[in-house]
Amino acid sequence: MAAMSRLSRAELQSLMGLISHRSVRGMAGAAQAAVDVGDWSLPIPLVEDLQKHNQGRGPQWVFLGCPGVGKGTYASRLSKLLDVPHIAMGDLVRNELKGSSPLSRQMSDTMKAGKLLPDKVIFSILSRRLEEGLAAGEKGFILDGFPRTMRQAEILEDVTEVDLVVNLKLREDVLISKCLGRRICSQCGGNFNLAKIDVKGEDGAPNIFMPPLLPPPSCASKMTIRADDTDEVVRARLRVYHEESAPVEDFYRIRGKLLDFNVGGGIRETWPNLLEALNLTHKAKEAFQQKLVA
Ligand SMILES: Nc1ncnc2c1ncn2[C@@H]1O[C@H](COP(=O)(O)OP(=O)(O)O)[C@@H](O)[C@H]1O
Repeated sequence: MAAMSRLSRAELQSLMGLISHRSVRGMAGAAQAAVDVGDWSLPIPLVEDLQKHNQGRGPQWVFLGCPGVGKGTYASRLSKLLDVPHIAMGDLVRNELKGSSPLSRQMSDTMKAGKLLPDKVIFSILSRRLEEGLAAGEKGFILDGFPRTMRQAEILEDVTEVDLVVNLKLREDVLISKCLGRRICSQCGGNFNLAKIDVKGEDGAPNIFMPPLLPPPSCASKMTIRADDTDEVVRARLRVYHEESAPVEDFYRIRGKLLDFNVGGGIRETWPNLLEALNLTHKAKEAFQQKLVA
């Protein structure tokens, strides 16, 4: 594995080429609206202004947050709303495991131990995905699960302009319950959760209630559990997050790009709050009205 951990200059250049095709650096001058986020305020640009300023390229957003916080759920909803691809690193990586090469076995062992894969593997998979997207005319992205290390963040920062980083937060005991309750339908790939979260907030924090997200009858008999969603591995993934990924939060915080967002409840309650924090409530209303008309 050690031999795979270094990126060659050519590989880096290829990744840079792929990303920079999609991006126009800089957004100075884009009109901004201030959104209150707890006790400090981050200017969130209107998506429309960003698009105008960046000559039509879509938003380039990143989702950060611990395992089980709901990155996939909210990133996927936003990608539909904004019409940009949701690129989930974990899903891309799991797709690679379908083969039975020595590399996929090595990758599977690393993931089952809750550890991160080497940058070289991650960049090669991501480059391929970006290449396919470029050929299909994709513009912009919502990255989920990348970057996860300082090195990944630095390389991404070198090659393109990330507009906004959404940092989802949730208490650790709830994260663990949510990972352990996660189920995936082996047929349609749908994500469900059997955990019912009902915890009292401590030290002035609000209570958290999240109803289970149960599968429809057609999926109920096909539920599977991710190999890394066991108690021991979830705790290992959380440790790795705090060691490797938490510094990435600060990397973006000092660049004024990080929006901390507390996931305070189930999807029904959290989604409208997230839209508001992202200055997107108007977009969601428009999309809803268009659906009614269609
Ligand atoms: N950016 C990355 N760098 C290194 N390894 C990664 C990266 N993204 C995903 N992986 C590997 O894939 C696994 C699953 O990723 P993901 O589904 O995003 O997990 P999580 O639910 O922990 O956020 C990770 O534990 C790690 O082994």
